[in-house]
Amino acid sequence: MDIIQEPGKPDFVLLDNLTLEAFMENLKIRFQKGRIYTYIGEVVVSVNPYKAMNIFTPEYIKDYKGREFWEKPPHIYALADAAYKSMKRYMKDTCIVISGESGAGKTEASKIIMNYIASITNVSARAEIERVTGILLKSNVILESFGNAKTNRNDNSSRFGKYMDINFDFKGDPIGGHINNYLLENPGLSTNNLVKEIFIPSTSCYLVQQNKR
Ligand SMILES: Nc1ncnc2c1ncn2[C@@H]1O[C@H](COP(=O)(O)OP(=O)(O)OP(=O)(O)O)[C@@H](O)[C@H]1O
Repeated sequence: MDIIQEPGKPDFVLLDNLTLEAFMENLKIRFQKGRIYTYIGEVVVSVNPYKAMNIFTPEYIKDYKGREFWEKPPHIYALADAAYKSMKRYMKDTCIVISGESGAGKTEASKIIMNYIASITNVSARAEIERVTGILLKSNVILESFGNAKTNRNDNSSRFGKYMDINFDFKGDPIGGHINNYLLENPGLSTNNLVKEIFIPSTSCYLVQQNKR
């Protein structure tokens, strides 16, 4: 199985000696071989490659669809798939928390996850799925134009927190969504001046709170 040929340890729990040095060394060995993802159990540690990687193709999506974590080399698709599977299996709300310092790649990761979910859901409802995920992804452009700024660490840094909901029907197809923004960091504007909530019902999209200026 290809996971055996992985450089370094694909999961940090496999390190014999879990020191900070060993952790960083493993991350470096893997990154030098183009492996930007490493697990800690069911947590995915990701290193921003700052360049286009050939690991987000339809073939990769097909490869990870419906597979278990341990079957394939670490990838954010495996995490997205695990969350989706667990929602479908147990009919329970599932959430993915993405955290890291500025420029770590959180916003990109959320887009990669949404693209993956859009690609693996039911083909018969493709048009509706593309409509919902299209709105979720495209609304990023609006939010980024209001709430992003260039900083020393990131040319396109989100200066606000974002909570995104995707709603699924009983078959597991996305039928709506919701994006909440909070903690806008801008001394000149109050949060009322940002488009605060985008609500995507199953039929159309509307902005709940508009720019009041
Ligand atoms: N998987 C990736 N592949 C290639 N480039 C990436 C990837 N993830 C992030 N990047 C690059 O890093 C930049 C910063 O990423 P991103 O905006 O997602 O960081 P962030 O963690 O959301 O930062 P902030 O907290 O400042 O908003 C992106 O504009 C992109 O150029």
